[in-house]
Amino acid sequence: MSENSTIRIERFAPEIVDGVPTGRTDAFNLATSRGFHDGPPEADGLKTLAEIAIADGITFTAVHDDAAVAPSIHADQPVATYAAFPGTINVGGAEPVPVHQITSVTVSPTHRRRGILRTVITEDLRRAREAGMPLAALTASEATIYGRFGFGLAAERVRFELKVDRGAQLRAATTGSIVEVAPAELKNHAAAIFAAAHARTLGSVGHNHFDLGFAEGRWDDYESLKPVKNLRAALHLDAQGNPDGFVTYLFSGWKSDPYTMEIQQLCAVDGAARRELVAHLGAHDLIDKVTGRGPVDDVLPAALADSRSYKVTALGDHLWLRILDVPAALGARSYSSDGRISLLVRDDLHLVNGAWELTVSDGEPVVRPAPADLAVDASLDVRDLASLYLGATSATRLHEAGVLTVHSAGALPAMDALFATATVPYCQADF
Ligand SMILES: CC(=O)SCCNC(=O)CCNC(=O)[C@H](O)C(C)(C)COP(=O)(O)OP(=O)(O)OC[C@H]1O[C@@H](n2cnc3c(N)ncnc32)[C@H](O)[C@@H]1OP(=O)(O)O
Repeated sequence: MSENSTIRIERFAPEIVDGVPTGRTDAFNLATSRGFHDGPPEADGLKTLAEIAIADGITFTAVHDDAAVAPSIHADQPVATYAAFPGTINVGGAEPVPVHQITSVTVSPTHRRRGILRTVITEDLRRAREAGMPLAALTASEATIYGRFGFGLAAERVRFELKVDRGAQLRAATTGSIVEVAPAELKNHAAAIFAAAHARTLGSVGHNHFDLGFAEGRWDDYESLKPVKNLRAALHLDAQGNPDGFVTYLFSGWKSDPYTMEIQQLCAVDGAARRELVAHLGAHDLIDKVTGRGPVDDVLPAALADSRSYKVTALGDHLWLRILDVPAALGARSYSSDGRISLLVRDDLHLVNGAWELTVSDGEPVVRPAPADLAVDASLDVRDLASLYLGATSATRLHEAGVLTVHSAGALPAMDALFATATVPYCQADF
């Protein structure tokens, strides 16, 4: 960053003092809004943003250019923002594991492509690794940014639409019941339902405080942070009457065509809650379509009497993972078959590069640096190991893509068997 000699990096926790966010807290949030081309939140919105950030235990990194003078806004506003907060991710093991979540990454157009992001993220990932985080995670605005920093696509997500002009008939008998509730009632249920779904869903990142307020209709985006008009909510109760899913949704309006129920959030502990909540929206009179988001291997097409009424309208990358500690990460997931593989991992940031040996015996993984005299079976970049990690892709596919090199005859079948997962990873959370 030689041309950046006036650049100063400030790392701090957001603060509210005497009921008011501090100047640097507001300046960070205003710069982030600007970086994402949003309008500036009003004073109460800025306070809400600070409250959410504090509740999530976030750390802000604000980058300043000390050479900036008035009339430049950067005389007193950051030229770049970056934030990170701790959470957990379900990697298919007994318990979710810690994850370093990265968000709010912006660099002003006047300062882009000068290595500011590279400097900040390199330092942050090094710190996260030193703090013992096995993984870092983010959702990306563009697919071209984070691979160079070792992030690989670990879970995709779809947008779907469901034609419901004649309702949504399910093939299976109904297992539970639906209760329509005021969104504010979800204050009593959303956190527990998010947590239960998190514990059961491969690839799930735990909910944050934005998600909770979103469920309750207190806000729906980072720009307005105002209560959502006409938001509806329903709870799914299992056969014992316990809440195991919720949905919030909006009517598209009488001027729309076709009349649509747009799912804002849907969190279900299992497939029964998911299919029955969606079918409930489809059962509304006067409604022709339901739209929402879901996993790649959604239960809906198989659950519906008319599978063709379900249509994927978009498929996109969602969760990007960065392995910070190979033994901790590979040792945390479960394996459905035994085997052994040694992998040479390239890592341009030098956090985990080297040869690693994974041995799974009776389902128990042991991961260690490969002994010097052991021939490696395959080599790949750390970003591609992240894509293999939760089963988002296979070693064979990476090999066909030309990004995984095989050194031993049995490497591909061994890796495909070891890394296979029973479900396609899905991360509902946005962060
Ligand atoms: C987790 C999140 O918050 S995702 C949101 C990311 N932010 C946005 O999309 C907001 C708009 N964009 C931006 O603010 C900036 O362009 C950023 C943050 C994406 C990049 O910041 P910069 O400081 O310009 O990146 P930096 O100069 O460090 O670039 C590092 C490398 O990434 C490359 N790069 C940076 N941005 C992009 C991009 N959008 N597409 C492709 N390559 C990119 C650079 O060319 C450089 O490559 P090199 O190391 O091979 O030379």
